[in-house]
Amino acid sequence: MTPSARIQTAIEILDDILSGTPAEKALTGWARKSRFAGSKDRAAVRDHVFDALRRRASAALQGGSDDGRGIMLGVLAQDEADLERLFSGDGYGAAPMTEAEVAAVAAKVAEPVDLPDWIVPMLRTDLGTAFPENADALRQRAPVCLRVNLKKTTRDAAQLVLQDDGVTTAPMSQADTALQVLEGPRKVAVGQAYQTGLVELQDVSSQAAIAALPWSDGQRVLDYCAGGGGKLLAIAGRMEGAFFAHDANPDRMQDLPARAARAGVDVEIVAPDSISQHAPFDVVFCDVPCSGSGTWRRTPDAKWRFTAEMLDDLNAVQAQILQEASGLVAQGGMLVYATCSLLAAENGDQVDKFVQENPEWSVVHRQQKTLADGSDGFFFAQFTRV
Ligand SMILES: C[S@@+](CC[C@H](N)C(=O)[O-])C[C@H]1O[C@@H](n2cnc3c(N)ncnc32)[C@H](O)[C@@H]1O
Repeated sequence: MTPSARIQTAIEILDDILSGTPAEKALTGWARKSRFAGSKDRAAVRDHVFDALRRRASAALQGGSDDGRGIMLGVLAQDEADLERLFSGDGYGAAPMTEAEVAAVAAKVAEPVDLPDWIVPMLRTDLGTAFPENADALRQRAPVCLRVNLKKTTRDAAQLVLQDDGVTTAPMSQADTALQVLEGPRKVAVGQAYQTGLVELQDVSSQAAIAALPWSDGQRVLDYCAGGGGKLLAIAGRMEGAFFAHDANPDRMQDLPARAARAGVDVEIVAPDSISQHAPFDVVFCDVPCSGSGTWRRTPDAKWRFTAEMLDDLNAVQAQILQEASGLVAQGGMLVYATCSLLAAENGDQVDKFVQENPEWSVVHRQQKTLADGSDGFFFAQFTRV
């Protein structure tokens, strides 16, 4: 595909997303029916679409319209790309710019914050002076981070295997398990290091949270909102114990057995209706459903879909999970509440409400990481029963 044809394809996919199709589905749908597109084409189109979604509002202003073409034009103008070459009209390429479009991209627009309007005041209050840096970071691409599985290898040894796989990495200071991929991100999933469970994809903020908690061999650990099991496997990399996975939607755990096998970890999957028979647990970890606002640079379409009503609904579920999960913790055990959110409503406010309503529990430690820390946003609170 020519660079211009990739742009035209990204425009059409953006229009599909703007009409309500989730981004991943729109991209997969296009890739399926476009066998002529090679892996480099697919990667380039994906990058164009995600860059445009991250900066959707400001790009629409710069491009002079809020459809796929306007947004794509705007984001390329922001990046000072060669617009005449990319909008050449050759073959399957994007049509040449109209006079109105030329005028729009030439106009100076104030760079707005690329966040839904309703959430800006809330985030400004919650993040304080860190707001501008976070808002800006959410407009940028995210680094690819790996977690080294300490059960199987060391960080140095994993780096060598990754190098043989064609993946260059650098250690990250925030967690002793973390590597940032510098070159070859698309080779990770097919490489030896990943396939043999030496590394997993995981942001450094989750790794740092798990590293900051006190783990002891022999504990029975329940991941109450296990999903794909990312947190549980990170915990298992740090201790020997018995590991249990639970999720209200068991389908969300379908990748977990294969991931656990790769990592060399035994995980017992517990059906929602039999969880109390397995209690009590020494640790109950609740990686609750949340806005995902700390990870919006990775899932930028979620940012634009998120509403105040969704936040209210999530807050109710989060409080309910914390309440239910606390009843599964053994006397003297540890309860952990975690989100990948930047919003106090999902983080500190939930924690404060829980200890107010349950005075037998107290907070041992809480930590909020934001994108200003060089990671995704992540919050956790560790509770103990007094
Ligand atoms: C943030 S995701 C978990 C991600 C996972 N821990 C990981 O690291 O890969 C939240 C999970 O909570 C689950 N969930 C939603 N409501 C729940 C509830 N009431 N009880 C337990 N799990 C719930 C969702 O199905 C989803 O898989």
